[in-house]
Amino acid sequence: MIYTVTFNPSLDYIVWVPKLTDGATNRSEAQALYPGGKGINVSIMLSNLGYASKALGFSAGFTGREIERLLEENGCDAEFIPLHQGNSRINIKIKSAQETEINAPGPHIPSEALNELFQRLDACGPEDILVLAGSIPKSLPSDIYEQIMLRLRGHKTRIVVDATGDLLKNALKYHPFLVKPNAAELEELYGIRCDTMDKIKQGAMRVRQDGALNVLVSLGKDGALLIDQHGRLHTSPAPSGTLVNSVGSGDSMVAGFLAGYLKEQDYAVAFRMGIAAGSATAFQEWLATKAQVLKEYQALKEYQPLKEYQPLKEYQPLQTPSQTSPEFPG
Ligand SMILES: Nc1ncnc2c1ncn2[C@@H]1O[C@H](COP(=O)(O)OP(=O)(O)O)[C@@H](O)[C@H]1O
Ligand SMILES: O=P(O)(O)OC[C@H]1O[C@](O)(COP(=O)(O)O)[C@@H](O)[C@@H]1O
Repeated sequence: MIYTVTFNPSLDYIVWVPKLTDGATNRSEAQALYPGGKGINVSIMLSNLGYASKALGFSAGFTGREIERLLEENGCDAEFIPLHQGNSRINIKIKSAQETEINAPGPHIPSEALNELFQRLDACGPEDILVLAGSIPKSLPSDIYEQIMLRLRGHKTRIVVDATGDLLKNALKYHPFLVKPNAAELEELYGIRCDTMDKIKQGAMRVRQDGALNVLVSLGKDGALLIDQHGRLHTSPAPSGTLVNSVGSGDSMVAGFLAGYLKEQDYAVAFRMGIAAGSATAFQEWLATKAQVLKEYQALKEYQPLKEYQPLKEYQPLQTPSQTSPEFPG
């Protein structure tokens, strides 16, 4: 089973404001409300791609109830631990000339609720995959993902960590199966500049040296870079298309990577499925369907790697997408 954990589920309130003016009354031309939070999005996208998962997390107040209702409506198997104070957060996403996000801190999680989660996770075994994704409420320590990984040491569960700063840094020594920082998160992790492909590669190598097995760096419309478990470098531009809403693209990428890996046990396929899922979501109002993801997966075969995306000498040379893209069976 694949388990996802979202410490901080959200209702994502997306507003389209053609011309956003600071300090003025702006009026939106459209709005939408979706369940959100990184683990939740991974679970929904996995389900879209035909993989069952259980979404674990915490839910509080009327917003928490609405998140659970929306998950049920979307066929997502969720088991949330109720919090008896506060409300699950509402994150605001403003779509204008640029995308602006305001993510709230989330309600306090008391130690009894936390222990309940820990006990559920104790059942994870070698066949399971656990995705720890997203931010945590301020009241939790920044080693909470590390605590879970330490507790599960010996269970041989493959653990994916999609987080930022200390939350990610502290988890690396427990050898997560996959981490997926974007370039800004890589910069934050080591206090380095990641403004060239070479620096991004160096940063990704450092994450691998610090313990992660697979390091997937997402680069928005510029595509992604993967250093896989065998030390091979994969790079690819993203398929081109019209950006509609990139919220959830990173989470879709994690789900696509896992789906591709589970299907073929091949990191080239996993990488390509990750990009396809991320981009397919960026081109929709919300998370993409399987048909939309497979369309981008096929389209990626038409692309050649960008010139600047060449592998480092010590890694196996990158093949062109057409050589490295076995069919992803639909
Ligand atoms: N504007 C875009 N055009 C095409 N693909 C995109 C776009 N934005 C995101 N993607 C796809 O989604 C993936 C994850 O997006 P990214 O923005 O890097 O993640 P995150 O939301 O975690 O920062 C990218 O690697 C790319 O494949
Ligand atoms: O937990 P965080 O870091 O505040 O992020 C939560 C937000 O990220 C999302 O999960 C989307 O993440 P990505 O765009 O990186 O895929 C939203 O649904 C949610 O509002």
